[in-house]
Amino acid sequence: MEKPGIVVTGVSGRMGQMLVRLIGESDKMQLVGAVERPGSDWIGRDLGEAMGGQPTGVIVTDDAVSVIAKAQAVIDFTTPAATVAFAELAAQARAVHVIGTTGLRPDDLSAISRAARHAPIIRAGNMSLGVNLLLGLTRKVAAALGTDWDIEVVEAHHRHKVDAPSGTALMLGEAAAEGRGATLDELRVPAREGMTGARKEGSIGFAAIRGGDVVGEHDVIFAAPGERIVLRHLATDRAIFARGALRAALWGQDKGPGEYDMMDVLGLD
Ligand SMILES: NC(=O)C1=CN([C@@H]2O[C@H](COP(=O)(O)OP(=O)(O)OC[C@H]3O[C@@H](n4cnc5c(N)ncnc54)[C@H](O)[C@@H]3O)[C@@H](O)[C@H]2O)C=CC1
Ligand SMILES: O=C(O)C1=N[C@H](C(=O)O)C[C@H](O)C1
Repeated sequence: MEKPGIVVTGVSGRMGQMLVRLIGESDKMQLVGAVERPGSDWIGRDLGEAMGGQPTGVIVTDDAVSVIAKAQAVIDFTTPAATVAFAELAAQARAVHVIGTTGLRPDDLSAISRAARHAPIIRAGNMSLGVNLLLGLTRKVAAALGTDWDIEVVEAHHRHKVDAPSGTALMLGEAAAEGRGATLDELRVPAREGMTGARKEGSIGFAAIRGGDVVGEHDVIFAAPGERIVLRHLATDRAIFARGALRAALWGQDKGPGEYDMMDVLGLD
């Protein structure tokens, strides 16, 4: 069987370049397209050369329609608006769409759900094995503890990150809320500043730190009078996210239309 052809969107980005490197090292898939935003100075250049290496024969394009039409999977770590557009194109091509983009709003998620009626979409705010294991642990610990244990999610990322709280922090918050038999919308408190008043029992709070080149750090803190439990994940290499995304692209090849996440891909619950 021919190796699935992969299109990477946002190829000049931090995740895009990491994905291209790992696809180049894989014997299970081939890169068939490299997409960047209109106006990027990578457009029209050989991808390998743009990345500072040898030519690959793949030319970076902003014509997503033509390259996605020939692909078996699209791996997409870009922006919410771009991801919504790529979801439609991947659905038209019946290609697997792996979405790592975070900061998606409810309207974006509805558009993605519509696209998933036609092809498989695998979306996760964090594609690493470690964080997806941590989701299960968070749900279990939250279920075991009463509401006298306060739950706070603290995350740290590099100075370029544009959304907060991170997609991972929101997933961890959702897992904690689920453990408490509620939704995050029901328990989440807005970012704190000024005279916030005392903490509301059972609520889930978030705090975000931005600086330097931090790849991604997440703590779920369970705090009670006299003791604290901290569940922590530290990412030190973006390859963990890229490896998860490539695994998802292969996993999705024999799946029907629908929405999936990394727990499905990894067989976790
Ligand atoms: N789910 C996960 O495991 C992870 C998710 N992310 C998320 O992935 C996204 C990207 O992260 P980074 O790579 O760090 O950002 P980045 O800013 O380095 O890369 C994004 C790339 O997308 C490109 N882009 C924007 N609009 C486009 C369009 N219309 N067509 C084609 N390309 C377009 C940009 O030019 C840029 O090169 C963020 O939302 C981030 O939170 C990042 C790491 C892991
Ligand atoms: O923007 C990033 O870099 C990351 N984004 C994801 C998130 O929002 O959680 C995943 C990871 O933490 C890196």
